[in-house]
Amino acid sequence: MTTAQKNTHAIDLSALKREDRKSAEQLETCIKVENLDLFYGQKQALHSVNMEMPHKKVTAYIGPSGCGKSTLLRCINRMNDLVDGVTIKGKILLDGEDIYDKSVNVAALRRRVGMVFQKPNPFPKTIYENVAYGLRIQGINDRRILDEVVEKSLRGAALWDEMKDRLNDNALGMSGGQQQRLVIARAIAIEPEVILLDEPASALDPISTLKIEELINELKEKYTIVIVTHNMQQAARVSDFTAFMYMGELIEFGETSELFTNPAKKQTEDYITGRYG
Ligand SMILES: Nc1ncnc2c1ncn2[C@@H]1O[C@H](COP(=O)(O)OP(=O)(O)OP(=O)(O)O)[C@@H](O)[C@H]1O
Repeated sequence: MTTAQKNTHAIDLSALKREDRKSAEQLETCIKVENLDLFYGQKQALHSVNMEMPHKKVTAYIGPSGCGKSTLLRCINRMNDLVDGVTIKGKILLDGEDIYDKSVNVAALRRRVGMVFQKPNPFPKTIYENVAYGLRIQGINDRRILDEVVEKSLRGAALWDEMKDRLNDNALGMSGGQQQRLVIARAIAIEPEVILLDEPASALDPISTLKIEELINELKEKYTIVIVTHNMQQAARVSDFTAFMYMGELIEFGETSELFTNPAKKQTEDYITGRYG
C-alpha cells in the first residue's frame, strides 16, 4: 500500500485513468514552457518553470493557494500582459512557435488559446449571441454559418438539448452550471487549439461539476486542455498529466496516475497526502 492510500486525505485511486500509459515525452508536444520566470513588480511568482504539455491531453496544475498555478495558466494566452508591472522571461512555445515573440499577434493567439474562468462570465445577451460572439467580432454575420456554429458549439459543450428551444433567452437566466458550459461553447465556437480552464467547477454544485468533468473528457478528443484545480480528486478524474507546483516552482510533472500513486518528490507526496496545503 502506498503512503497516499494510507492517508485519510488520500485521493480515490480508483478514479485514476490507466488506459493511456504514454509518457509526455512519447507524445507530440503542444505547449512547451522553457525557463519561465514571472515577476509581479519586484515579487517573483514563477521560478524557471520547464514543462511540456502534450497535444489533445488534459494537464492539471495542482498545488497550494498562491503557488502560481493561475499565473502560469495565464501566461499561455498572454493574459498576464494585461497586468501592470509584469515581467516575463523565458519562452512558451505553442506548436514550436514562441508566443512571446514580438511578431506574435496577441488577438490571434487568444483565438488559438481560449480561456474559461472560475466564475462563469456570459455576456448579458441571448444564449445564441453569446456563442456567436467570437464569430461576429471577426465580421462573420451570415445567419446560416452562425446557426451552424451555434448548434455545433452548444452540442460540443453538452448544452444543445437543454437549450435548443431557449436560444433567444438571456444567458444570465441560466443556472451557474449551464452558464459555465455556455462559456465553454463560446470558447469552442472559434475553434481554438487549446482551452485553458481556471478552476472551472469550483463555483458549481456537485452535479454541474460532474457535467463539466464529463465535458472535459469529451473535449480532449479535439483540444489540448490545461486546467487549474484545487481539487485533487478532480485532477485525478479528469487529467492525463499533472503538474505539482509549490511557491512558484514546478516541483513535479508526470502522468497523473504515476504522480498520485508514486510521486518522485517528497513535497509532492506531502501535498497529495494532505500534509500541507
Ligand atoms: N495581479 C497580481 N499582482 C500581484 N501579485 C499577484 C497577482 N496575481 C497573483 N499574484 C501573486 O502571485 C502569486 C501566485 O498567485 P496565483 O494566483 O498564480 O496562485 P494560485 O496557485 O493560482 O493560487 P490560488 O490557488 O489561490 O488561486 C501569489 O503570491 C499572488 O499573490
